[in-house]
Amino acid sequence: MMRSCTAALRTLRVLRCRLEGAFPAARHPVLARRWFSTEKVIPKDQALPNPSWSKDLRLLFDQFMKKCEDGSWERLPSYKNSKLVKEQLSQAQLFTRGYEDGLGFEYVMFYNDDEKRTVCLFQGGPYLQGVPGFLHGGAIATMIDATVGVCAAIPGGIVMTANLNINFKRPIPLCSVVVINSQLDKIEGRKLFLSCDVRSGVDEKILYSEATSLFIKLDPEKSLT
Ligand SMILES: CCCCCCCC(=O)SCCNC(=O)CCNC(=O)[C@H](O)C(C)(C)COP(=O)(O)OP(=O)(O)OC[C@H]1O[C@@H](n2cnc3c(N)ncnc32)[C@H](O)[C@@H]1OP(=O)(O)O
Repeated sequence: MMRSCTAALRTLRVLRCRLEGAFPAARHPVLARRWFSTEKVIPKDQALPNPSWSKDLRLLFDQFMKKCEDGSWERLPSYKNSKLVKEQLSQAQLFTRGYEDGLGFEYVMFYNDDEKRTVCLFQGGPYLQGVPGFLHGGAIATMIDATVGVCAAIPGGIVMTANLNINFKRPIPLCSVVVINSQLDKIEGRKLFLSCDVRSGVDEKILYSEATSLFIKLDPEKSLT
């Protein structure tokens, strides 16, 4: 018994060294704690209201939850990527979910299967500042990519962004709420064409950005590297 425990620990140490060699990030104390801990991680659905959500974000969330009642729309929980990626990538997470509540990307997505549309309600926090007082363009691009990505991945399976074109028309005030509305326009073989706009939340009067994108369904015969 004692011998098998020692052997198991030795194997674990060897595996850990190999992992750290392959992925230097595994030496990071927080990751190491998560990856090598035996504690069960209880997934938290981050696409639900938290105290950092503004009144506008709550209002829009409630409106969309009402639309979900007849089954035409569906809220997409943030941890439940099973619809998109079959296997759970234990400790991996979208980088948009790496911030503490309210500081970075606060958002929830809703999907309409009949219309092949995804709507993202997004509040960009203070850590996403670009020009003082406004959201960084990269943060806007990230949320556009994530929203059209979901819109492509639900019908398309495992897809990657091949092309993303964005016209930034007006700067988005930091901590304001915007609605990212994306739709699948057409599918040609492995190519999925999508479009998207970003408007001010609640009234949708201000058009902040417009984008088009091309996603490619991965060919299982081809290696990514
Ligand atoms: C679900 C979570 C949401 C999060 C969303 C986040 C999504 C992301 O950020 S993904 C990360 C960023 N993207 C990447 O790193 C992708 C890097 N690129 C690649 O790996 C490859 O180019 C890849 C996989 C996109 C396509 O490669 P491959 O499968 O070999 O495609 P390939 O055979 O060359 O082309 C297929 C078709 O697409 C077309 N195509 C490929 N790339 C492009 C492009 N950039 N522009 C226009 N057409 C293109 C080809 O011309 C071809 O067309 P046709 O079938 O008519 O001849």
